[in-house]
Amino acid sequence: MTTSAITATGLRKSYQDKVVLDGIDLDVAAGTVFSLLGPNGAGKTTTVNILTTLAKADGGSVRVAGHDVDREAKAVRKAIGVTGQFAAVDELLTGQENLQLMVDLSPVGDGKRVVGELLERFELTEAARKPVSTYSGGMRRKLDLAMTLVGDPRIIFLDEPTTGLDPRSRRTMWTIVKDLVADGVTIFLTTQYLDEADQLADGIAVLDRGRLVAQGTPGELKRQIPGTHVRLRFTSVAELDAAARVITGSSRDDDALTLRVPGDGGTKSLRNLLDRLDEYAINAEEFSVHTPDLDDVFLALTGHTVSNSEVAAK
Ligand SMILES: Nc1ncnc2c1ncn2[C@@H]1O[C@H](COP(=O)(O)OP(=O)(O)OP(=O)(O)O)[C@@H](O)[C@H]1O
Repeated sequence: MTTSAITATGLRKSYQDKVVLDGIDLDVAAGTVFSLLGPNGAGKTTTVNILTTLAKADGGSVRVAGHDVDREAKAVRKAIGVTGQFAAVDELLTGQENLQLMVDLSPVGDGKRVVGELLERFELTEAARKPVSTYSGGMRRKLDLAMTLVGDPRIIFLDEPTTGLDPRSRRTMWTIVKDLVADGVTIFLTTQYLDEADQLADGIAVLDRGRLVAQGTPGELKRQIPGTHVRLRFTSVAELDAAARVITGSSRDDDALTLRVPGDGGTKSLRNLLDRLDEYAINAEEFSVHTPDLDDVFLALTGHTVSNSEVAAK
């Protein structure tokens, strides 16, 4: 049985007469990465603030690490780590001093060793004695996450961890997230990058105007929207002809000797398709399932792209 690290039921929140969260249900399994996707103003930060005890919901219930966020806020805070806003990072201190400060705030066994190990793990040893004001964006984010890890939290909230990072730093951050999850940590990730959710998340929820418009694995979400198809490649026109005759609704590309068969990409429809080819003794040289990416999913579910809504919000 999988245990839930985070559950939210019927979460509601309004600011004045503006409904920001309109009944949100979430269930995040322990030891997984869960990603909340949504355009600007969708309600991601509000959700994170409620889950991390920084804001109170108007309705619904939330349990984090087995504790109720309202009644046992202290226990929730003890179990979680929150990164993203650099709120804890002091620009004037060095990386090492920032980490030491966290150690002093939440005494851990051998503080010096913990600081050293974290600097090493996040490739910050060389810069450890330099003030954070001289750090690059990627180094700051790494330090922010390293500081969060001082207390060894089992659930980590990562708010847009790679926004503005160069590709190399993004990849480093992704590796760090994957390593944490391999250690059994649960990650609640908000991101504006669909490929990031695609890369890292076991489960994704798409938030739009205070409502969840979809929830599932990246694969499930991709299968929900039109555009999923199977591509069959043949070695001769005769075989392509034969396949096109027996597979209704398909479209052919004579130059590439391929047949495109729309479908949901699920096992049942794939089996039907292969059975049909078998029945007519048609042999496909190559068989592949093509699914749309999360950008396509987002557009199909919300009627707008992430980048469009960001431009609109500026
Ligand atoms: N303290 C507040 N008072 C009034 N309105 C607020 C407050 N906090 C958030 N809102 C409004 O609630 C809505 C959701 O905001 P929220 O920050 O949760 O969205 P978001 O999905 O995190 O967006 P972003 O990607 O821009 O951070 C927005 O319309 C915002 O203006």
